[in-house]
Amino acid sequence: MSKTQYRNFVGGQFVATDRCFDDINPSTGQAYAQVHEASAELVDQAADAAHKALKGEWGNSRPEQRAALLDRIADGIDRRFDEFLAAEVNDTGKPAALASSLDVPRGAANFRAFASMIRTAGGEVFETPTPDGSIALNYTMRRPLGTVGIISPWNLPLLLFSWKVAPALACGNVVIAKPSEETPGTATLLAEVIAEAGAPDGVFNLVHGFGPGSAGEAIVKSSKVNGITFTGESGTGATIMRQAAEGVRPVSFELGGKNAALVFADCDFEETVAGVARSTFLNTGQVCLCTERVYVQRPIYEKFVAALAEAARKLRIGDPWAQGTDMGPLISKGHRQKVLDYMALAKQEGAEVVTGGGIPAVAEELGGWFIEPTVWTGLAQNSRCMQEEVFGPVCNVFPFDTEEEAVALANDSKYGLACAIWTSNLKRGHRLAAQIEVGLVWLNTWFLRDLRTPFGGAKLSGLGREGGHHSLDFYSELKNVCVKL
Ligand SMILES: NC(=O)C1=CN([C@@H]2O[C@H](COP(=O)(O)OP(=O)(O)OC[C@H]3O[C@@H](n4cnc5c(N)ncnc54)[C@H](O)[C@@H]3O)[C@@H](O)[C@H]2O)C=CC1
Ligand SMILES: O=C(O)/C=C/C=C(\O)C(=O)O
Repeated sequence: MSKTQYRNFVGGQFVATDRCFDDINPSTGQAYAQVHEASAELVDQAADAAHKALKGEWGNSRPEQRAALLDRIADGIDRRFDEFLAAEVNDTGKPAALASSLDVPRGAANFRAFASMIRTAGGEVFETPTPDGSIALNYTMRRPLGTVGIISPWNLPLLLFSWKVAPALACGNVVIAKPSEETPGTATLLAEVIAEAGAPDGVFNLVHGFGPGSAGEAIVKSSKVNGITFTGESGTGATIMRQAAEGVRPVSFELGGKNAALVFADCDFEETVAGVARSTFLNTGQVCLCTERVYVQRPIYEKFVAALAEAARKLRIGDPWAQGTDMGPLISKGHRQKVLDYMALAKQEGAEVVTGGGIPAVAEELGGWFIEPTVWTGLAQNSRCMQEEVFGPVCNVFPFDTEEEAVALANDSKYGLACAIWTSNLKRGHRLAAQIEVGLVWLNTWFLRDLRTPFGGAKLSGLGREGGHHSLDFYSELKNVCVKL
């Protein structure tokens, strides 16, 4: 049977190239599709098509027209839900139950949310006294940034890709977007949906390929790209930032994390065990928000370690399409090796493996990149496994005594993305939320999202915020007009 072909979408046309690479289904280890890699020349053609679109009718479009387009895109995702689901599951191996409750609905929700936000977005107005005693009126106008380069990762492919495409289009920009080379499927379907929804040619361009020496680098280096938004590893963000400095172009980054959970003895025990198990193992630990450091107050430490390990052992690992599967594989053989290397390192660094630590039998049976959910204890705070992002279903559980100690431990990280605090003492929760050096705090929950809120990280975890008006501000050039009355 011929393989699915994932082509580029440039200037309103699907474009095949003669450099193709395999798209591997991580739950089988088998190639199921072929991806057409874009050359630097094709990226340049995309930039020209985008520029032409910006100078055409799209450049004069009104927020209401763009909001209507975004709503039609959301409807298109809903209509083709099963195709998006299949592409997401084939690309990532994540359980269909997860993709159908999180990734695909959130893809549609991103478009609806930014449609609603751009419809109601206002500006600023100031009445200003002038030296001659009269009044001036200052008001702001939103104009598009221009051509936006979007580079997204493989862990939440549709969710993170659309999280950037939707506000960029809402603000009237034109886009050149590259999904991860590991997960090109849903982005290619989205190109079809955007065209079906009536976006003018060149408004949305999709290019496939890798980072360095490929389409990713070509986007970032193109002087025709006016701003770059990226989600992925912190080191990649730093590389992109250096290249974006050429031309002083704005960047927005959501990067890595080494997130802490702080579990106090007065927490709702059952709810907290379930919450920390979810925050550690969801999507096989491949969410930048996932918990890898669990700090537990000493009176409940032993009981908590046992309960978390039990929750990990109960997870059903396997075929993403099978009913009841809780956890799929890691994204690739290379990424699994990276996580296995950390598992070996953890032992060298003195970890006790409470549960997991290896490859489950199902990996042999299905041929995919499965790994066991793993709980360690005994790692020192300054060990590499407590300081470096693993990006897999692993955590170390560490005891603490006082609130001050918990804050110091949580903050002892070069990352600053998210922290979950579990306590029934809400005063304490608020107090700690103010002291933790992160962009996102969850209190007695985790990964509960409202798309209007600022999303992003401190320290090595990112630059800027997206979500709500923060996205509208990044994807717009704000202009102030001063009128002397
Ligand atoms: N959201 C997050 O925090 C994520 C973190 N990671 C971490 O990063 C590690 C490496 O995974 P990768 O997929 O290689 O992440 P990555 O950050 O290198 O790749 C993410 C995206 O950036 C592109 N890219 C890479 N280098 C680029 C460059 N120089 N210029 C332009 N685009 C570039 C890639 O093609 C992909 O679309 C993982 O093992 C994991 O630990 C990976 C994915 C998401
Ligand atoms: O926007 C969200 O709800 C989730 C974002 C998750 C990431 O940025 C990530 O895992 O990289």
